[in-house]
Amino acid sequence: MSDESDREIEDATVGTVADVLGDTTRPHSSGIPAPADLDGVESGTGYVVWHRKHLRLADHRALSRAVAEGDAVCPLFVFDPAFYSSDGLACDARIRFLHEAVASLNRLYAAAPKRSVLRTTTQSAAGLAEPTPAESGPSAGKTDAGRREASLGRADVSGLTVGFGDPVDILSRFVDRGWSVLTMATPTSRYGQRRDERVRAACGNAVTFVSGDGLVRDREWPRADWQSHVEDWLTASQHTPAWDDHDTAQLSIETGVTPAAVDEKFDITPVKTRVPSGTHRAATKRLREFVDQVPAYPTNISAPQDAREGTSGLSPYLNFGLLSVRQVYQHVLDNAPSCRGRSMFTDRLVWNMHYNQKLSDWPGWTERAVNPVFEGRNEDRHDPELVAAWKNGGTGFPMVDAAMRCLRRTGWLNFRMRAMCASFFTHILHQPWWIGADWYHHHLIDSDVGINYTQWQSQAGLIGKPSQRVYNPRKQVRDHDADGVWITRWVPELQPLPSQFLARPERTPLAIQQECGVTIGADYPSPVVDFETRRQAFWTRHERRRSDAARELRRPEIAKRASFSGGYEAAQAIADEYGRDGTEDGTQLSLGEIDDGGDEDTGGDRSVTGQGDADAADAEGPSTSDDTQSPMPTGVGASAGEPAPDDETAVPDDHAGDGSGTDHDGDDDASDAQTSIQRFE
Ligand SMILES: Cc1cc2nc3c(=O)[nH]c(=O)nc-3n(C[C@H](O)[C@H](O)[C@H](O)COP(=O)(O)OP(=O)(O)OC[C@H]3O[C@@H](n4cnc5c(N)ncnc54)[C@H](O)[C@@H]3O)c2cc1C
Repeated sequence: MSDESDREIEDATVGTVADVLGDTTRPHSSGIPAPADLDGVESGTGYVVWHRKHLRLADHRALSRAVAEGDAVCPLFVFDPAFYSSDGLACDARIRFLHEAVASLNRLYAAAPKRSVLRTTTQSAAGLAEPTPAESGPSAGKTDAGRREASLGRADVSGLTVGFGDPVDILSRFVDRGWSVLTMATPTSRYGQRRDERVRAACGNAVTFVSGDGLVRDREWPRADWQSHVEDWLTASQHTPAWDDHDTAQLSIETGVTPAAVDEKFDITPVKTRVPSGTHRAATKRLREFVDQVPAYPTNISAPQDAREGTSGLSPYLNFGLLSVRQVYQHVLDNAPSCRGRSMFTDRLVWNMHYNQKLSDWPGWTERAVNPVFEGRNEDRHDPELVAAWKNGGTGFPMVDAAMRCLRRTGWLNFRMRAMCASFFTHILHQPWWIGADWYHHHLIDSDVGINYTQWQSQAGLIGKPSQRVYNPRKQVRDHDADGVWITRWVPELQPLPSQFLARPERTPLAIQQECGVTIGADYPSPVVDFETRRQAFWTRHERRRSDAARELRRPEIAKRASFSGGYEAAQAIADEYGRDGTEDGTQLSLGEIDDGGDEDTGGDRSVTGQGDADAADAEGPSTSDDTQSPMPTGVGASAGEPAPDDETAVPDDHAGDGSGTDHDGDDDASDAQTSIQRFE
């Protein structure tokens, strides 16, 4: 496997486990003792704690419950070969990060203060034994064996039972031996959703998906009073396993399966650079360091070169659950000084939950446009050459190209660059959103299905809100990399060009191109599309469907999918206000009519700032300028129950174009300003 595959990445549906592995599923039934047979276990109540995400011991509700209620606990991670097929959606660097996290989890379990560890051994898994030095020696260069051993360690400590195979088979084996299974409920889609359904069907009452991540699952309308539910959860005590209070034994079955062996078996060969280490130690260290940076957070968010060190970098740890959102939230509130940066940061932790709630409410986010009006958008315009130019960073728009190359090389981008490239892909290149979303999902180390796909649909304008943002990559150069330091790092062929030409290299006078030795169109591509024409075409098409899309939000089924933080009322408010039919003379509503305070530019570049949704928050939407202002979504109007950028004073009047008068966008600086947690009410 390699990070650098150019394949079109589609569904992670893959061959069956049997296809891939034969009968190597581990542990074998014969290696699984019944709880009642374990030494010193009295009543014989045993819980398997099945880790998928939530790879930690602290603030883990399923584990806490198992320790409190069980005589024996068997923590389990299953390497599922379905995720390793050549059609898999994860780059090798993310897979390696996961392997490191599982190795680290094993060490944590080995050190946990439980009463006793009961070890049993099952047959070693053919082809999955720990790689020997002899095996790894000659192929060290090819298989990265040295780095593998350094980052994954040897399996000389054992706390976690590590399985290999179809989780449904393995969990069924435990259930057949008298174990119950507890696992944290996690929003999933595609393969993960089908797998969880199969687990439920196979294990019946013996499996419990424990809701312990603050999301709301047990209501018809999960968004009713969502904000207060989330605040209560974030500030409540963490679920700490009380090993000391209970006489719980821990079972560890040695299966011969280790992260290092799986890494080797599938030839995981990361090529990305600057990837964080997937250990709990690294996660905690990063969190502690970030606390000191919190006051500077607001000034570090937007520019990509500042964000690399200036935002928390915690996203991969939150995604795989080495840290819980609540742990981070409480640590920052307890240890960082009260300041704007602190509230901006904690708001974003709520956004993490907001988006994951969306996937929990509707698993279809990965597959279909949330608003049926937009289903199939751009499918008929699919152009593989434009897609390839975008993926490879060869569009002729330097900020986009730098971002896309950076994504591929490092697996990370800050919010603004992610949003800008998604906007460019859908609004300017007119390509189907899901191709871009899958590409991000493959390359991002932190890719969280619950955030990535919902953000993509939001940025692509597929929800039906009365607001939409189109980023202008040229303006982003001027605003966030005027001296070109970041661009030329990733697009070195532009290095010799004076920085004033980086926004539009194609306008560099020929004499200067000659002097610099850079020919635009040869050394660096000319723009692959005409920006203004494409943007105008997008707006024209989008406006035509806007009222239809708003009307769809009246349908409870669609409102539920969209999962606005303001609930059904918010969706209804949009439908009421913007879902009108065309005006009496048959024309559609104009942007000016539906724009609730946005700045529309007659040159064709429009910012409609009545961003609904944390989806606007999402767009890091313009918002309040200080901590005291937090206009509430009213349930009506453009904000329609979602955080709304209705403080126009926060939007600086700096939309200077490039002289053409047509180069404005709605991507104002204030978009990184404070949006308080209360705005989700
Ligand atoms: C198209 C697109 C795709 C995205 N895909 C992902 C993804 O797969 N995984 C992911 O974690 N984030 C995603 N984001 C959100 C955001 O870009 C990242 O969370 C952030 O850049 C991660 O860096 P950080 O941990 O240093 O963030 P910080 O600024 O330090 O934020 C702390 C945490 O808050 C959460 N957060 C921050 N911003 C957002 C946001 N806008 N929406 C939701 N949660 C947020 C994340 O958990 C993040 O780790 C995406 C954004 C866009 C526009």
